[in-house]
Amino acid sequence: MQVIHTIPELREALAVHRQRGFVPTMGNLHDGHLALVKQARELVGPTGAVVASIFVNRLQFAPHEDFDTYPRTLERDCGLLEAAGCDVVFAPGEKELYPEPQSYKVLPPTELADILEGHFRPGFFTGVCTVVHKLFNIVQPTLAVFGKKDYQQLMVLRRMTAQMALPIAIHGGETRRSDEPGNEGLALSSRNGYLSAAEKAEALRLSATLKALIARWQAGERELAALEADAMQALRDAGWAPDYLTLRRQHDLGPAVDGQPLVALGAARLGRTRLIDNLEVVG
Ligand SMILES: Nc1ncnc2c1ncn2[C@@H]1O[C@H](COP(=O)(O)OP(=O)(O)OP(=O)(O)O)[C@@H](O)[C@H]1O
Ligand SMILES: CC(C)(CO)[C@@H](O)C(=O)[O-]
Ligand code: BAL
Repeated sequence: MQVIHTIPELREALAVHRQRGFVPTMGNLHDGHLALVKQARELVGPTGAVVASIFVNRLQFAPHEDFDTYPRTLERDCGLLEAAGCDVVFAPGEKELYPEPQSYKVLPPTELADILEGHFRPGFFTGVCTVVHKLFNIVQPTLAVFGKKDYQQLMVLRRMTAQMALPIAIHGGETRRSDEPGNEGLALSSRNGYLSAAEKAEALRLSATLKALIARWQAGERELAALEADAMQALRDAGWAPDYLTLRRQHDLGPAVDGQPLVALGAARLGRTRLIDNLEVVG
């Protein structure tokens, strides 16, 4: 496995590979990321190249967010990526990707990017789209894999890729969850590392509350606003500060309606840690 820090070296290393599977990350890797790398390997086959990028993208962080403290663990990450079957790690420094302030940006449409995560993290999806578009130009992958844990991000990036006519197949990877005793079912996330042991056990309440919201809908309750308000209150009662808990259509994240595939999504702060999760409604 090669670890590459500059754009020219990456282009040279990839020149011989026609099929390229790409997994963009911000590092501090866990089994969720590694599952995406394995999925990329399956998709490109043994002769294709699997490329993972590690870059904590300043553009998608608001000034009060955790850009400075986000864990940077390159050496450990590279060991994990090699074991997972990655061929090339692209780990650019900030000056490599942004040699001058990135004033050309990719602006995603407001109806998708200013709701939910985008509402609570203004500018987040502009930062994500801009860096992913740039990374796509650098890596020139034939396919890319993103996790469903960041459900809205996957949707925004799918639409960007289609609308910009980028010749890249976008794949979604299922959310990997913890099987650690006491935390079984907790969505793996780099930010789980900010949680104390007690908070980690409490963190399961986010998915449990989404499950309860889905169960009430499936039992026939249709007062969506009341269902969502109850879910928010249940988290508040347990000491959380929820941003949203909501039931949406899978295809455009509009409000839930009967007869269409749905997904429950939530974001909430537990102590100083902001967690997100989602569950697709089956049946
Ligand atoms: N539990 C998971 N299962 C599957 N994919 C995941 C999981 N967690 C993250 N990913 C995916 O990994 C890719 C890189 O995400 P990122 O580096 O931000 O990891 P993260 O754990 O989501 O970090 P954070 O805690 O900062 O949100 C994204 O496509 C993301 O959706
Ligand atoms: C896609 C991404 C790597 C862009 O910085 C980031 O948003 C992430 O890790 O999900
Ligand atoms: N996991 C998405 C990247 C972020 O939260 O900044």
